[in-house]
Amino acid sequence: MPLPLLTSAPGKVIIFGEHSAVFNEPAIAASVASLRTYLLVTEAENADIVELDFPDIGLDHKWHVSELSGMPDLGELGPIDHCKELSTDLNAALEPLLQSLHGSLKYHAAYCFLYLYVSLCGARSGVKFSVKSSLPIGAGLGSSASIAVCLALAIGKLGGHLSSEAQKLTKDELKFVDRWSFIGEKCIHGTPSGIDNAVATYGNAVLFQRQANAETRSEQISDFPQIPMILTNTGIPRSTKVLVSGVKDLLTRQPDIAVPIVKSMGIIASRGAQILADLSASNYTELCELVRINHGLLVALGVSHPGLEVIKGLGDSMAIGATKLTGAGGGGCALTILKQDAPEDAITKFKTSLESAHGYKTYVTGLGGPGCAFIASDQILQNYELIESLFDNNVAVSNLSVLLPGKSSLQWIY
Ligand SMILES: Nc1ncnc2c1ncn2[C@@H]1O[C@H](COP(=O)(O)OP(=O)(O)O)[C@@H](O)[C@H]1O
Ligand SMILES: C[C@@](O)(CCOP(=O)(O)O)CC(=O)O
Ligand SMILES: [Mg+2]
Repeated sequence: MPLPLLTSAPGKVIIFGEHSAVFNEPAIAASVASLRTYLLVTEAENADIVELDFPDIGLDHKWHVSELSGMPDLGELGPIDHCKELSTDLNAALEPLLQSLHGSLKYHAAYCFLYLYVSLCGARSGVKFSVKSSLPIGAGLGSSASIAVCLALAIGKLGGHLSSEAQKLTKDELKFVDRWSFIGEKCIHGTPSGIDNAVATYGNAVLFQRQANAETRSEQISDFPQIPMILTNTGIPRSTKVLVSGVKDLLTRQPDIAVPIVKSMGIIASRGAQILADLSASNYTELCELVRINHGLLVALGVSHPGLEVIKGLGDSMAIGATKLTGAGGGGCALTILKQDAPEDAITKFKTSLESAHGYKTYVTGLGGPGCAFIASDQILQNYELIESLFDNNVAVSNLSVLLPGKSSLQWIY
């Protein structure tokens, strides 16, 4: 695959079923139209190194080709094997390369990268990977999955596993990206359900269910309605890995109580999917009710946070709509589905009071839109100055809107 190469993948909003999705219950998520991660792959200055430039998390690291050689032979292992369980041999071989990367954000991003790179590209060197994202990190909007998808698509192409000339990503290629990004998510947070990387790969909206055999089933929800909603980011940091393992521990300690909660969340997602397929004024109230119940169950699982309850409390007291946390919780984001008759001035008051009194950030964003996408080298070279300038650390992420697949004049392939 000739360089440079640019890949991109969206973030997501889970409407129903976070956490329960990990335990094979159905869940619904949609891609976030305007919040995406972009990965630019270029020739490195030195042919003997592989370089990561991930400024959002302060990671700028180079490995020498000699460090990447001598990796275990993964011979017979296919993606499904890695999906079931990460290779202990590969993990052990990567550990010394990760040793100097302290802090979980850097460590997990680099681990995800190295696992995919060694598995799919061998000891190739002389490549630099630069990331720029408009997604908040660790906020429940799937930044981990979007970076894993960008990496799986780029590394799959560099390793010759995906066609370099295609004018469209085929079904099999999307499946490849879905599987390998799931493996990347596993490096970042242990036991992902796969819903985030499925949405970041396929885009639009999906009804997702993980199967007992580590396979996943995701059904595209066509004509996903544009539900009027406000996303609020508390900015309270948290880690999906820690929250997911906390829920697992609760299920072990209190199975008789927690298993029915998780099952109820699955029922909510199934009912939610029926409503969303045929949303009307008459079932909109039920949709809001499902949002309210889903949040209550997430509280019972211990994954809310006082900072998220502020959003819920304000939304409820203003009777503006129904609020639930979205993503892993513990901080991060909440979504508020607005009542159909919510007055414009009340919506403005809701947003400004969350922003000014609590320092939260609110987003009004469309849902749906393209999943993973790439731009081939000839197109990039024709627009190189523009693209390279956007990856400059001093350039605000708002400028990334000129790159948006589907909106940009650049020829994204997806
Ligand atoms: N722009 C980025 N640059 C580098 N790493 C990123 C980026 N976005 C996400 N990550 C990786 O994803 C992790 C955050 O994932 P997670 O805790 O699942 O939160 P979320 O997916 O809700 O944003 C970070 O620790 C980091 O390793
Ligand atoms: C909690 C969970 O359901 C969603 C996590 O999403 P996020 O990483 O917080 O964006 C975990 C998963 O499904 O993999
Ligand atoms: Mg995540």
